[in-house]
Amino acid sequence: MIMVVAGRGHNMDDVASVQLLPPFKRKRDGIVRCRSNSFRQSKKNENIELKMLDDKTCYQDGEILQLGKRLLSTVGEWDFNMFTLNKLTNGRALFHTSLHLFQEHNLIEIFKLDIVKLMRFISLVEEGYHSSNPYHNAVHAADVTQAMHCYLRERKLDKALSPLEKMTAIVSAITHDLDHPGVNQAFLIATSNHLATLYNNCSVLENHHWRSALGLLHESGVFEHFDRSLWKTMEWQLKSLILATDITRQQEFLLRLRNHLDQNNLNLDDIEHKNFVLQIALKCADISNPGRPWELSKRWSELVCDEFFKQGDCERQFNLPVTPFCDRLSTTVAKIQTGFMNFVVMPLFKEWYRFNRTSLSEVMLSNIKANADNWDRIALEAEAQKLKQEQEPLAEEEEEEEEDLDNDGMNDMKPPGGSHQYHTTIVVIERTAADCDDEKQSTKSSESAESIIPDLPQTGDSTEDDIPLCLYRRHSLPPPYMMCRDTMFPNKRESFQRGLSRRYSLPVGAMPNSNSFDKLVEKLSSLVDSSPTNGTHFDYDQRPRIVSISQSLDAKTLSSAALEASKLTSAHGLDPALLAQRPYTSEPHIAMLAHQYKLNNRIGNLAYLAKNLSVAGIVPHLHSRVHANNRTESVSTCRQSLPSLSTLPVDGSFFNIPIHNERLDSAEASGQHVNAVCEESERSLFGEKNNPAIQNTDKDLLIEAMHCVDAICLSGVDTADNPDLTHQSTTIAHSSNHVAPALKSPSSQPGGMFSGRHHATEEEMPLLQPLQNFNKDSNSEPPRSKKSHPNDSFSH
Ligand SMILES: Nc1ncnc2c1ncn2[C@@H]1O[C@@H]2COP(=O)(O)O[C@H]2[C@H]1O
Ligand SMILES: [Zn+2]
Repeated sequence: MIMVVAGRGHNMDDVASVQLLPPFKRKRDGIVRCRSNSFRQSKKNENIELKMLDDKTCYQDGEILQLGKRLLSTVGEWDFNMFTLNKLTNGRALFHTSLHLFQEHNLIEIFKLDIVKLMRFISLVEEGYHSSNPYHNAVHAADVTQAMHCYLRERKLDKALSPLEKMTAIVSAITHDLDHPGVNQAFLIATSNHLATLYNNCSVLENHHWRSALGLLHESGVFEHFDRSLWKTMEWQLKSLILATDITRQQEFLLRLRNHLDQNNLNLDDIEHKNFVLQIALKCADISNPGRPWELSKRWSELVCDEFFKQGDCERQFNLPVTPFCDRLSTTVAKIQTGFMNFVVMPLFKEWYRFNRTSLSEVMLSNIKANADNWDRIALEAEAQKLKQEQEPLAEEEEEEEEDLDNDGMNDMKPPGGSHQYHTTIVVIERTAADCDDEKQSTKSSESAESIIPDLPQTGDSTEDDIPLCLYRRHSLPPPYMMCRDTMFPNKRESFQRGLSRRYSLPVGAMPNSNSFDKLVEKLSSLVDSSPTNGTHFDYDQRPRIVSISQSLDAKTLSSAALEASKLTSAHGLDPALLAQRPYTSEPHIAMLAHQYKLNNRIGNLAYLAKNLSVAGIVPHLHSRVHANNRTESVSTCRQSLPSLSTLPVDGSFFNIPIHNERLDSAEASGQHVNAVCEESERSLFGEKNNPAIQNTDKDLLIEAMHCVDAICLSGVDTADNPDLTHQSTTIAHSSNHVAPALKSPSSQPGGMFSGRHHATEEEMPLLQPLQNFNKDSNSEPPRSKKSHPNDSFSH
């Protein structure tokens, strides 16, 4: 049963404001059970208990659906209330808005979209947003999408844009903040977050958003029937739109737009110009909340500041410099808003109005002005109030206080004051794309991990309560464990806890710098040899021996081995479709790993190893746990992602996977964290007496192998230029961990990625560094010196 409780003060006004209320009867207790229809979170026949706290009004069976439908029919209105829709759809505003807009723009028909795949895509996206973020959650994405829809309806754009461009605009709005961690780029850099490393401190979040979006597009297969050129166009546009939302590049876009308008040379027949206009449209949509009617705008302002302040709290706790506009002790919502509206939003919307003089543009401008004035007034009133309070204390007390402050230097802690702090901050962080390149060189060295080590418990014993809320993250931030162990501290092998306790998607820097590689290969080789499937379903004699894998092993062999692996798994009753959703178990993924093999033989060994582990059923199990950890926040959703476990063969040769729904149920009932259940499960898996493969294996080494595989994923390769593997390999690379790096495909290589040894591009090098380190102790490749030419390390 899902309880929808309307927040105090936000319930009836939402609904009434859009005049959706039919004359519903009120019940005395204010509670009615109603069966929801299509506006339902998940399970069939789920009851929704809708309780309107404030005025005891409630809705009857089916009425919610009607309300939602009626509200959605006004989705083109600028005063559309996304909060209300979110309530009426039981938290699924993004899903319903997106689906509705696909229909409204006739995109399903035009592009022959499979509705189930489309729904899956949208659901995955929705799930990819963190509901724990006050602002950067799925409702914000829905709001931005609705704003984008309003812009697309404008005559000028409607006429000029093709259906593909409209669809891309909608998809980019839906996904533009996917997997946002609720903190900004500066925070990620300051805390040495793995994403910052991955993207060289440059448009870190936006890169992550678009790579994640791409991953989900592949995972859902919604556009898999597109021909190559259609797909390429879409991919290019999606990337350029999402990357444009980096707020630190505001000035760059604003100036370019102003230039075009001054010279009156925006040509909407030109594909590049159209793309630029769409970038601007998405940027406007992204910061359109100040242009909404006051009640809506105010709510967004409070939410975004709430998120800023949470980041500030976190910074304070970690003894990091507190970002001025995130410091609840020195600024206010009103000050932030006047700064943001006057110096960031207004200039952009003024140019937009020059570009598109319509009543909508006018309304937005006048709303921004009115809202900024409101915040100004609120700020002034607050100042006056503060002043009054300060004047009240007795003169003696004031003197004493002054003395104290002077003595202990507390004056330094006074807020920097002024109402333009946000503006100042924006100016400080403003930079152009060109600056990014410089940053790549400088930021990392200047902000060493040591310099920002916070006072965190070193033992790893910290309970979840000890960790600030904003550290609970999915792919975008390592979980608290990683934060403590690896992100906040120098990435030393010794600081990395080995064993069974945790395995997450690893930050690149946490890649094990193993000097026991050979031992690992040997051990795991014996594992494969002793696999219970040996000779039964998989012809191991035909495979290259792990210990003897060398340059002679063709990547194709790995690919075909993976194919056999998938046959094997289906022979064991595993649904290949399910398996394909997991990393390490599908042909394309192995192919991707095989590409790594091309880059580095040792990694190739591991790729093969990973495949074999997956055949042996180990990786799927481990991965499921990781998947559950990453993907879900509650036991019940975890359960949904685990049914594949119960389909694993239990014929004695495989493992008896001891995770069952009942266990999860009881965990839920006793308030146990899902991680604990999974961990326990894993422990019993490894302790499984009837499992000779496991018994023969050094558990630590096995875990280490898993870490390696994760790291391989993190250092994945965009195989976009390979005609055979285009979609699939990126699918797995992106969907598996949602942490796909910004690697360029080796397009300079004739014939694609399997045609000879690939020389890493300059862009790839920093990302491959950990892989190089990994092999430092092994014999084949020379260790990479920092100053050597990027290509040197891969040449013989
Ligand atoms: N009302 C607001 N007040 C202050 N900052 C905002 C407001 N709305 C949006 N922003 C900022 O503008 C950014 C636009 O991109 P994001 O959505 O990633 O993150 C957003 C916030 O950082
Ligand atoms: Zn946004």
